[in-house]
Amino acid sequence: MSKLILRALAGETLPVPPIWMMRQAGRYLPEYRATRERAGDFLSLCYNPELAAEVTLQPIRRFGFDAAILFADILLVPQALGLDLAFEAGEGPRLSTITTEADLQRLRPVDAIHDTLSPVYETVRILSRALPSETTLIGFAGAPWTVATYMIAGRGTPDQGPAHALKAANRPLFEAILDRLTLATIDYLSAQVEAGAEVVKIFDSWAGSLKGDDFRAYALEPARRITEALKARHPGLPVIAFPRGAGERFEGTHAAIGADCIALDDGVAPDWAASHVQRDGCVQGNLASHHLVTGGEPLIEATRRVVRAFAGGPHIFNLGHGITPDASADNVHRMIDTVRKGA
Ligand SMILES: Cc1c2[nH]c(c1CCC(=O)O)Cc1[nH]c(c(CCC(=O)O)c1C)Cc1[nH]c(c(CCC(=O)O)c1C)Cc1[nH]c(c(C)c1CCC(=O)O)C2
Repeated sequence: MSKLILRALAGETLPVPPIWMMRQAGRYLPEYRATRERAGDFLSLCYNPELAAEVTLQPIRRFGFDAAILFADILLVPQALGLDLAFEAGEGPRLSTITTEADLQRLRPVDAIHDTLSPVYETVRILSRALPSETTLIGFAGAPWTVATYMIAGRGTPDQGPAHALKAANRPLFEAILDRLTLATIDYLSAQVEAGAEVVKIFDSWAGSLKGDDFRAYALEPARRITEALKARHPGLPVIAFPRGAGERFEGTHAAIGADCIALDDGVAPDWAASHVQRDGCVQGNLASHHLVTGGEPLIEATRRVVRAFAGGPHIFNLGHGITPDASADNVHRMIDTVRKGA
């Protein structure tokens, strides 16, 4: 096994950490903006296998990252389950909402999701042929809690208030929504693996807003179920989990989820995470993305701090969250050079 990402995921400590970036295909790249223009809009791009594969490959050509992440979105799953989805320019996602038993009854059955999602599997097939032999292909899905927060509110929310309110008002309905999403996510990720994804990542962007036992029940437990089912169907499949915002609760998440790698956001200090999280296995992260906007010596220093902190164990260098549209490609080159030329 020679792909560096797969070696790190298998627990190997490498002299230089492999590297990729969340949202590496995105609006900070002029070639991404041009291809999105050709596709028409963001969702048309997600469902156009040739163009989605093209934007996935763009950051690989430009920067030579060690991994490519499938270009798609976590909100395609609610759409495949029957909700309406649109992305308004500058306003983020808008969905029809699910807040009642009747709304739940109207969702399509889990095995119908592939009707909508089959173009995504075609994107994966194109990529697994087109990628350089040293580049790992990562598939992904949103975690049930994070996806549910958008389905219940109909949009992104600063505090996930509507989802917390439904959980308090009608816990059986809330749990039934998470359950449906858990089953859909297993089938969706499994189809990505069958099409050629070598690793899968579960994005739980809003895990941090779950408090007390809710964190275990609605962040850790669904991720554990998804991981267990995928590994039963695809023995040896590496899984990356990203319970963003977990803070001190990152400790113990490898075991609680059964994941091969825990992705860290920049809310935890690298030195703390090395002794409390990397102790249990591979970690990914966690440079603050604002450094790619501001650059300069602080970017170099912060990059070195991450590399040094995690040098004693398995590590995949990444950001703590996605790169932002105002970031500069020159700063991305500086970050990569700092990681690869040794810190
Ligand atoms: C919460 C969430 C979403 N999508 C995603 C998450 C979890 C990770 C995170 O917390 O950022 C995950 C995601 N979204 C996208 C990817 C593709 C792979 C990658 O390059 O990382 C991945 C892995 C493309 C995208 N998804 C989106 C874009 C920007 C759309 C555009 O081109 O205009 C991209 C490249 C749009 C999106 N998609 C979503 C929102 C809230 C938005 C609007 C905000 C924004 O505009 O950045 C939902």
